[in-house]
Amino acid sequence: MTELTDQAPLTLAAEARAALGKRNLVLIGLMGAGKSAIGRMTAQALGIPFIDSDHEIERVSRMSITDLFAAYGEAEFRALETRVIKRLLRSGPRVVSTGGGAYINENTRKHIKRGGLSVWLKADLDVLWERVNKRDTRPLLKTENPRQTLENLMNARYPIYAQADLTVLSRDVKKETMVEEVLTAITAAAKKA
Ligand SMILES: Nc1ncnc2c1ncn2[C@@H]1O[C@H](COP(=O)(O)OP(=O)(O)OP(=O)(O)O)[C@@H](O)[C@H]1O
Ligand SMILES: O=C(O)C1=C[C@@H](O)[C@@H](O)[C@H](O)C1
Ligand SMILES: [Mg+2]
Repeated sequence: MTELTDQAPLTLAAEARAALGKRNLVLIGLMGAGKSAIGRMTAQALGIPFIDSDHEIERVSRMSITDLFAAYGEAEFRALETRVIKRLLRSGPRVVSTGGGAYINENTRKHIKRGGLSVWLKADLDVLWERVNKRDTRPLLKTENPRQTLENLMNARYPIYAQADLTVLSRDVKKETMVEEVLTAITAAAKKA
């Protein structure tokens, strides 16, 4: 059991689980925001399955995201991503962490709006850059100036991510703190509704 479920947040997790009902919790945001890491831990706290759309795409295609982009291009990748996410959202509850561009695609966004409660993990450029510059697995950042590319993506995408049902600030705090904030956002939204 994780520290999270051993201690006080148990009540919080139970409350968030009740508020979620059969809906899927869909994490959106830029590369490095923590969708996969925080998504997995949130699912564990809620006691529901976790799935990461990037991993699911790699599983069904038997290719890495990098190879998919190289072989078929971004448009084909997005079409596959839409199909995979639509299927993942057909039943719930689950925590679904999406790829950074998923919510930007109009079709995928429609499925997410219909099939889930979306949470935008919003981070600033320094936090994202610190996390993504350590790995070379993001095809969109294979540019001359990847930090600038990341900033351009932020500028283009943040107004769209802002359509999410909930927003949680992703920053350099313990991952457990991030999970608690996601759970709190879910329960707070349920109280407001
Ligand atoms: N709150 C946090 N504190 C420290 N490190 C974190 C935190 N959240 C995530 N990380 C780390 O940052 C890195 C990027 O996180 P993660 O892979 O979850 O991002 P992502 O949003 O899924 O990105 P992508 O869209 O590229 O899949 C990972 O190494 C993860 O462990
Ligand atoms: O931000 C994006 O557009 C992407 C993010 C990753 O999660 C992958 O889905 C892929 O590298 C594209
Ligand atoms: Mg991820």
